[in-house]
Amino acid sequence: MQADASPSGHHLVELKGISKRYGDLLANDRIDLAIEPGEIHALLGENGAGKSTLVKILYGVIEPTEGEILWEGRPVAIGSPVEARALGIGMVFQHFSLFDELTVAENIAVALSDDWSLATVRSRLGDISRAYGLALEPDRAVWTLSAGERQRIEIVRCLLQNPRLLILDEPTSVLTPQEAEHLFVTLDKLSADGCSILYISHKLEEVRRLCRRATILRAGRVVGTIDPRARSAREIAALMVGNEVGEVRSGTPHVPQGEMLRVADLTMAPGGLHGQALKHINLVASAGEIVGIAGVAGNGQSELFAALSGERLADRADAIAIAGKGCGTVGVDGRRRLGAAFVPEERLGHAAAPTHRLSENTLISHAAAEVSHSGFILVNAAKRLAGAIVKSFDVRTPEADPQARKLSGGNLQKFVIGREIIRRPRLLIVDQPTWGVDAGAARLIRQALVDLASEGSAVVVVSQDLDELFEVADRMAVIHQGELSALKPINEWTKEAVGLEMLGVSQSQGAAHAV
Ligand SMILES: Nc1ncnc2c1ncn2[C@@H]1O[C@H](COP(=O)(O)OP(=O)(O)OP(=O)(O)O)[C@@H](O)[C@H]1O
Repeated sequence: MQADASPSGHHLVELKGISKRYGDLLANDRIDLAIEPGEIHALLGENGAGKSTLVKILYGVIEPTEGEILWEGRPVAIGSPVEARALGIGMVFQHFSLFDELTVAENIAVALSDDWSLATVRSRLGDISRAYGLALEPDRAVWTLSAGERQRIEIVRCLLQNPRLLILDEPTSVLTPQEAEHLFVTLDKLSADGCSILYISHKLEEVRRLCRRATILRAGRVVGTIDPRARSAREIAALMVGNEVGEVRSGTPHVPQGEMLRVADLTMAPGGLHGQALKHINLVASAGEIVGIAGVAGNGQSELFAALSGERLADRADAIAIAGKGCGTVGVDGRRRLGAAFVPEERLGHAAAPTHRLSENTLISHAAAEVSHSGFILVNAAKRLAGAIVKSFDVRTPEADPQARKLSGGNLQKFVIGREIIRRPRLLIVDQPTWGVDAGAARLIRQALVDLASEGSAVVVVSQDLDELFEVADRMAVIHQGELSALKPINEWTKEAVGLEMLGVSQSQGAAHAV
């Protein structure tokens, strides 16, 4: 990665008039964008603005309908990721593609061409790790690593191919604040060495920390290229959505009423080979309050969600009670009948069936009265329900009643959350409610959670986003290695105290305190 001061006077890459059409929808509409050598350039825009479409075009995953890409002034056709990498473009996706059972070095070697021996990978990995502060042990199995370490593997894998442009899609969404800061230092160093970075993020503060130029997309078009440091986060948000993003109103103060969820000494063996066991979990959520569960990913959140929703059953009925009824040994449908609703972390495949239309996707949780009768699906009722969800939760769709896979990530998230909230469940359990959604949509979702609790439901929010929990939760606990800390009113927590619990430096471990 040479500091290449564009000797020819050309931009490193220039997109000219790039459009991508899906039926009637222009996902990218005549986009012009230039990236200079060594620049960290942000790509901003609300959900569905066209960011993923644009970077997939640049990385050769999808073909533009129109437009031209110039690489150092020369027109190029990027027909596949292999061709993108040959030019010098690397991409770190949001979802990692690593083999859990293989070591760090093996994972890198399998992704590279046959010319790379394991020995070469190990020695180059050492060089790159040292040069960019990306500490990695080549012989560690991937399943033992944190999300931050996994991301480092993906970055190192790109760097081994000497990229001139690195594309990162929301890289900090899986990182702790400390890991994120570490990543920023690495990116600054890469940029100083002449590698350009195209950085997609919904977090304006980090964009202002890293970038001097940001291109903002709205509805497929460029609405401006700005210096994010010269504008306030509020101004940038306004450019993205066309109006200002407000604060979440707290509404009526939440007054906990009857107990809706009680978890009593829940212990569960790990689900898979590398899962996390749950250890003596005690938890109570009452009607009219939001209980937050904080923690770094991989500390038992998915296992807790699976146990609460009934995807995995406890060995005692009284380990979990919903509305006073022991249901630890009852499955998801039985718990739904008790008035509970669940939103899992993984939207496509788990919370929504990708190739089914939104109306069909309402059946996943609304199978009962509203949309089916004597085993028949009431097609029009399902369509009306999908339409109501789309309207109330501002879901932007490319066409009427599209397949779920055609929605942008954030819009699908709004649909899935809306589908559950619109049922007015007595108990809602949601895992990572605003993962990947833009500031406007995050506000809408948080507001809906707060309003649901104000109307008397119990809400449990599992989230890695501490700011989110401090904004919406009435009480909060931290999960670490399958154990839950004390559940305390939110105003008795500080960020430092949460950070210590996340690291397992507990001041108030345990079962006895958790209720
Ligand atoms: N395969 C597809 N068929 C039809 N429409 C699609 C398809 N893929 C994306 N779209 C539409 O293109 C538009 C842009 O989507 P894109 O995924 O690029 O947005 P984004 O800015 O990355 O959003 P997010 O922040 O939610 O990930 C959206 O309206 C989306 O519904």
